[in-house]
Amino acid sequence: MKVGYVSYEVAPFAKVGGLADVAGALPKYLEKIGEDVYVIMPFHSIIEKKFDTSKFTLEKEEMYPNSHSYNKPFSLYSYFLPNSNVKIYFIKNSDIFGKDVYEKEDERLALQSSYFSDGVLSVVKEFEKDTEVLNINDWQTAIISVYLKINYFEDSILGKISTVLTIHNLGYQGIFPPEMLEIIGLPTYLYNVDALEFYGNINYLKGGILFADIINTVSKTYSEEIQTAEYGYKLDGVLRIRSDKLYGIINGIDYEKYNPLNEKNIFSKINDYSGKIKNKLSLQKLLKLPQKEDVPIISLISRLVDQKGLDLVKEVSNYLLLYDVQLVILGTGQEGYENYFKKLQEKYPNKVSANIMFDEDLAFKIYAGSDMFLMPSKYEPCGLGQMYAMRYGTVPIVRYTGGLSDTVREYYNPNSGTGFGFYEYEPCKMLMAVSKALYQYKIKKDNWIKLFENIMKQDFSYENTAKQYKELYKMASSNKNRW
Ligand SMILES: Nc1ncnc2c1ncn2[C@@H]1O[C@H](COP(=O)(O)OP(=O)(O)O[C@H]2O[C@H](CO)[C@@H](O)[C@H](O)[C@H]2O)[C@@H](O)[C@H]1O
Repeated sequence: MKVGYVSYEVAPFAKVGGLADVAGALPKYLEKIGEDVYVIMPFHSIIEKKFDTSKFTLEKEEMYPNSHSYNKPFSLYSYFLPNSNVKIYFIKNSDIFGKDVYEKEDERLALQSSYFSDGVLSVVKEFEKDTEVLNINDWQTAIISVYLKINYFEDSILGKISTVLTIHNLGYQGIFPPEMLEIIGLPTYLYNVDALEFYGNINYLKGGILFADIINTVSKTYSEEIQTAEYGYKLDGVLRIRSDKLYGIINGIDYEKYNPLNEKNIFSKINDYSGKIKNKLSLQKLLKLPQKEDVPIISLISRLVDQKGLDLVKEVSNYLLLYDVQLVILGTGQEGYENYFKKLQEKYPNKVSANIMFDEDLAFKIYAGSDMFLMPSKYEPCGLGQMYAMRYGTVPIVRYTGGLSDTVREYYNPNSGTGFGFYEYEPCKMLMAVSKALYQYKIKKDNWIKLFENIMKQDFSYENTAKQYKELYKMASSNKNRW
C-alpha cells in the first residue's frame, strides 16, 4: 500500500520536539516491513543551515496549491531519509516558511500550515498518484483531511485517499479567527459547531478529528485520557464522538541510530555498569561538575513548558538539592523556566548544570551519562525521553500519565520494574518518587545495578509500532468516511 507521511518537522532535517523523531524514524521502519512510504515536509530555512541541500533533487520549479488564496508558487525538492530508501519531499517557498519551524505569530502559523497542507495535495496528485493513505500529524497538517473531504472529494486521484490523523499533543490545536476559512480556501459553512467552529474561532485539529477516517494518538493510555475533561483540552466531547475510530499506538525509538554499543552519540559504549560510569565521569567533566562517581546525576531534557511538570521541579528543587545529587537540565522554552534554572545553577554551581539551549549531541551525552532521568509531566502523550534514557541504562522517574504509564513499570524488587513514579500531580509526591530512587541508588547498590541491567534489556524498538501502523492504514483505506 502506498502511504504518504506528512509532518511539519522531520529529524534530522528540522526538529523542535518528539514529532520530528517519530517522523524521521517510523517511515523507515514501515519501509522495512514492506510499506511503500514517502514523507513530505516544508523546506524550513534552517534546513539549509544544517545540510548540504545541493544534494537535494529539484523535482519541479513551480507548483501551486489549488484551494489556498495565497496562490504563490512553491518549488518541490526531494531527498531520502538517512539510511533508507524512503523519499522525502520538501515544499519550498521562502516567503512562507521563515527562519523558525514554528513562528510566534498566529496569523503566520495559520497561513503557513494551511499553505503547506494544500500544497501537499498538489504534490500527491502529480507525483504520488497511487497514494492510498495519508498519515497526517498534529494540527499543522490536520486540515488536509478537511481539504480532501470538502474540496477534492470528486477528484479522480485525491478523492480516493483516506487519512489517518496522529495526535502527538492535544495541547496544541491551531485555533484561529473564523476569517481564516476564506483565506485558506475552505467554505465558510464549516464555521459551525459540527465542523471547525470552536468557541468563536476555528480549530484545525478539531477539523482533523472530525474529518479524518481514523484517528490515533501515541499511547493507549493517552487515547483514553483525552476523552476526559481533565486531559481533553475542550476537545474531549469531539473525541468521544469519534471514539470508535480512535486508537493508541505507542511510539518507538530508533534502535539503529541510538545504540549504547555505538560510541558515535555518546562518550564511551555502555555494555555494562562500568561503561555507564565512564560516561558519567565524562559528562561531569564536560559540564564542569565535580567528577564524583557516587553522586547521582538526575537529568531533565525537555522543552521547558508547563506540560512537562516543571512547576513541580521548581517547587522542590531547593529541598532536593539538600541531597548529595547533581541536577543536569537541557532545554529551551518559556522564559520563566529558563531564567529559573539559570539562577538555580548560579546558586548551586557545584550541583546544577543548566544548559538553556537546543543541542542534540549534548542530549544524548546526558541520556548516557546520567543515573536518573526525571519526567514529571502534567500530561504526556507518549514521551520519548524516558525511552532514550532506558536505552542508555538511565533509570526513569516519571509521573504515571499517558505514555509514561505505558512504558515505565514501578520498581518493587530487582526482578520487577523499570523505574520509579508517582500519580498525583503534587510536588511532595514527585519528591517521594525521587527519594525512592535515591534510596536504591545509595543504600542498595546491587539492586541498582540489577535495575540498570533490566532497563537496558527493555525493547522499545520501532518494529512493533510499525506493524500496528500498517494495520491502521489497512483499516483506514477500507473504512473511508463520507462526510
Ligand atoms: N533542548 C534540547 N536539546 C536537544 N534535544 C531536546 C531538547 N529538548 C527536547 N529535546 C528532545 O526532543 C524530544 C522530546 O520528545 P518528547 O516525546 O519527550 O516530547 P515532545 O513534547 O516534544 O513531543 C510530543 O510528541 C511526541 C512524539 O509523539 C510524544 O512522545 C510526546 O509525548 C509529545 O508531547 C526528545 O528527543 C528530546 O531528547
